[in-house]
Amino acid sequence: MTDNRDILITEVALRDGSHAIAHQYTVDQVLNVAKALSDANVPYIEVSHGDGLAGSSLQYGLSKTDEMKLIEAAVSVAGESKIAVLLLPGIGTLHELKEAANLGAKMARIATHVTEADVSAQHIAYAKELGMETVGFLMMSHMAPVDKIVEQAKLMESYGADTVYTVDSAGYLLPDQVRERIRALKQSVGVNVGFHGHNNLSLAMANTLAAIDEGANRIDGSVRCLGAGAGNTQTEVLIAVLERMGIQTGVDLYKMMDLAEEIVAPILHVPQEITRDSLTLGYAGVYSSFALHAKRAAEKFNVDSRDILIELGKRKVVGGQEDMIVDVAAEIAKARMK
Ligand SMILES: C[C@H](O)CC(=O)C(=O)O
Ligand SMILES: [Mn+2]
Repeated sequence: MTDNRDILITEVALRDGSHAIAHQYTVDQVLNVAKALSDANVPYIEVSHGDGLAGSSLQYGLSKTDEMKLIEAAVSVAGESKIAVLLLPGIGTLHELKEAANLGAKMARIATHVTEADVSAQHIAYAKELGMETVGFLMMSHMAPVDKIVEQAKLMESYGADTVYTVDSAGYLLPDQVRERIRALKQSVGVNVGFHGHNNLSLAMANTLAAIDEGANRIDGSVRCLGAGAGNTQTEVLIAVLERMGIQTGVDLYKMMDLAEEIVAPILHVPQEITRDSLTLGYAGVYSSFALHAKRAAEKFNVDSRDILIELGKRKVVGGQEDMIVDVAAEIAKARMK
């Protein structure tokens, strides 16, 4: 693996992309994608249920395949690439973290709502004990002012996070808002700073470049945009853009293009594009993983999914409150009957 990298990419299609395909990954798909990512020299490959370890449930969506089998498969073909896992305290536990580490996962990304970093202390410390690289992942970063994000990132740093991420879970942030967040983090923490975007307003690339310009050196992408909502910053496109800017990622562009076209495109249930639903996620500031849940609730109650999403945005519903999606759909249907 080349050490000559300015930016370290974490490919999230095998985790964030799980939302887009209703958590239906098979071992064969994960083997093929992870092998191709490793061949393309991608440094980190994230594998877990979309909502992180132990996310498979009625609330978040049942996985087709036990995620530990998927992690094991990815590790078996990862070569020099490192397998990362996501864990949301309260969904995943120390038990699953240990199981993933025993299978060979090398990085633990501990995700909390942007104002709740304190719940990550135990998990970050334990991941360190297990010898894993640790990331603090502040989700829904548009919902907190810059000073709050800094305070929360410092907490994660104090627990032992090697990197802290600003996560634009809703694809809501504008480039200047990303800039001010990353700049403040760079001024305030001594660890790596990362950015994870969603493309609901077609701003994932612009936001990622703004983050890099402000000094972020850990960046997430999803090949062929295989992530929740309209997907994340498209990895193969990002590699091409950064190469033109003279920024080294160490990732092989042609191999990423081939992976996107030949292996990932056939996995997608529908091609990733900015649909009216994903646009509404970004417009209303709603968690990208709510898209499929809202679509199903809209069909069940015969209401417009955009109305559900707008209402969820108004109520500032966050990850973990997926049950509210059905409640809101039912309320809209009931109000219509009056
Ligand atoms: C659990 C979420 O899907 C994590 C994530 O990727 C985000 O908040 O964005
Ligand atoms: Mn995401």
